[in-house]
Amino acid sequence: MRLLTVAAMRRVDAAAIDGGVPGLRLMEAAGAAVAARARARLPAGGKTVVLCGPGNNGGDGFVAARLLAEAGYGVDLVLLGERAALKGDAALAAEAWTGPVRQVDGSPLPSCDLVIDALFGAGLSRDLDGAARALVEAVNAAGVPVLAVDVPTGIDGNTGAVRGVAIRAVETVTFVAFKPGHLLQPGRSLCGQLSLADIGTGPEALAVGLAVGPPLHRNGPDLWAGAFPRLSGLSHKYTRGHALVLSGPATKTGAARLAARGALRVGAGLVTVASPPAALAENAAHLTAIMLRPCESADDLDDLLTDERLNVVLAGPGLGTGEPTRERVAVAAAAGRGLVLDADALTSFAGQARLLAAHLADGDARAVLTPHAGEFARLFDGTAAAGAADKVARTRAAAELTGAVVVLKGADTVVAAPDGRAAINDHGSPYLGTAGSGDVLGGLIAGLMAQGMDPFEAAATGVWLHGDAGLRHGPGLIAEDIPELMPAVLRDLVESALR
Ligand SMILES: NC(=O)C1=CN([C@@H]2O[C@H](COP(=O)(O)OP(=O)(O)OC[C@H]3O[C@@H](n4cnc5c(N)ncnc54)[C@H](O)[C@@H]3O)[C@@H](O)[C@H]2O)[C@@H](O)CC1
Ligand SMILES: Nc1ncnc2c1ncn2[C@@H]1O[C@H](COP(=O)(O)OP(=O)(O)O)[C@@H](O)[C@H]1O
Ligand SMILES: [K+]
Repeated sequence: MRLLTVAAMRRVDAAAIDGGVPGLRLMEAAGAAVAARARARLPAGGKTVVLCGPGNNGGDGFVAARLLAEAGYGVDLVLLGERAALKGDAALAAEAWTGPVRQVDGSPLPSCDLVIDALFGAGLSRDLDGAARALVEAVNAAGVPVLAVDVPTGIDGNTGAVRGVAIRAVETVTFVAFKPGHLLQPGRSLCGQLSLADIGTGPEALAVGLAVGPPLHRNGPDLWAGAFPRLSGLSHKYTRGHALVLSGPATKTGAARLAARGALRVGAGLVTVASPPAALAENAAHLTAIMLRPCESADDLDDLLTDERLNVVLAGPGLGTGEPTRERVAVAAAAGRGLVLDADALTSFAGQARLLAAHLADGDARAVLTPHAGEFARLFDGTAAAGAADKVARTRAAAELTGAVVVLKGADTVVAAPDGRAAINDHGSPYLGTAGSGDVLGGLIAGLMAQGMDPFEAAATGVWLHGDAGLRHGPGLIAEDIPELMPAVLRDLVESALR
């Protein structure tokens, strides 16, 4: 699903209005969508307090208030700012509201079953202070469920950042498309359930918005189902790819095995662990379907990679940091295979992102980097990627700098390609925050690349499958569970989105 930035959304609204749809009709549709979601949450004859701000977000609130009152609900309307100062469509929407308008005066919020937050939406331009801040704090303290209009007041629609203070909503109704701030943290957590409403802007106006900037998606099967590997009667293990996973030294081998298991379970035809000789016995004690080859040095890796069937290399988990790891990364990159770099392979290039980029360019490697926030900060220290304003911009800058697909992990994992394509993932669970979970993710991505997916699609798919496993298992999840959940995750995917 495509996302729209706040600026792109303004272009959609403007294009719809230019195309002959009156702005007030858009506002009426927005207010009606809010009223419909409010009715789904209110008890019969229940009471709502509608908080209206000084702009068009407030206008949506006036429309919703009128429709709910007409439908027999109790409605208290509280306005932040002067009624006489309302302009344009918001002033027209306020005229159509015939009930009383309370001013914000510091008195307690009237008691109610639901608060509708129509204070600020896309027009939020600075941190909340003064009366607005106090009102938001009072709403959060009241403990009444909040339905937010467009975006919870105080959340930046582009970045998901809290501007001073923000409403905590149980549901957020937005219009036409989700914005990045609905999916990026902490915005995602403060939005509650996300609802999307069509307000009649039409396909031509939407196309105007979608043409603004490089594509940004909500990660999901619609983004990559077309590229997902499919088997035919003629498939065999060598058509399903062969992933090579580099193991760390003795006592540090578990991470590579987790990754290897992820690659095999997601469908790679063969997976081999390349192990230092001193760790072969340890690896062999735990591996069955996964093969094992000795590999002590970068030269050994070079020799292994003379086998052209090894089409993807995964390096980093448990590998150790320093020159030996940098050398192996250089060899793997020069071999021009698919490459997934995680953990120690990234930390070994701390502050040397340009050196890593040069290695990747050397072999024209189809590479994916999978840093968590700490690894990202170390690797991109001193570059524009470290200083960029939000997580999408940071990930895009890192991808552009390295020429690799970058997966910046976390509760709101962002995947970006060097050409600017990006996806935000909100399909996951905090139970994924467990030791070794990221190693499995690297393996899933490597296994998908082994089967022929391009790095961006493989990365987005791997992140989604990993998230799906987290959602399915919930409490008690450990990293070993994630590969074992793949059969159920993949079966449901094949039977639904891939049908
Ligand atoms: N035609 C359109 O553009 C449509 C807009 N819609 C609604 O309009 C909203 C955007 O409306 P606006 O652009 O008027 O913006 P908002 O209503 O979000 O807020 C703008 C007003 O708030 C003030 N403001 C911004 N940050 C502030 C702060 N921190 N403290 C105090 N005041 C602050 C601004 O100076 C301005 O007066 C959307 O979120 C959506 O709810 C919908 O009605 C659909 C159609
Ligand atoms: N709150 C969360 N919601 C969703 N996913 C999460 C959350 N916390 C962590 N994760 C995911 O768990 C994985 C942890 O990876 P990582 O930090 O590399 O751990 P490790 O190095 O132990 O494998 C990442 O894919 C990350 O996106
Ligand atoms: K709002």
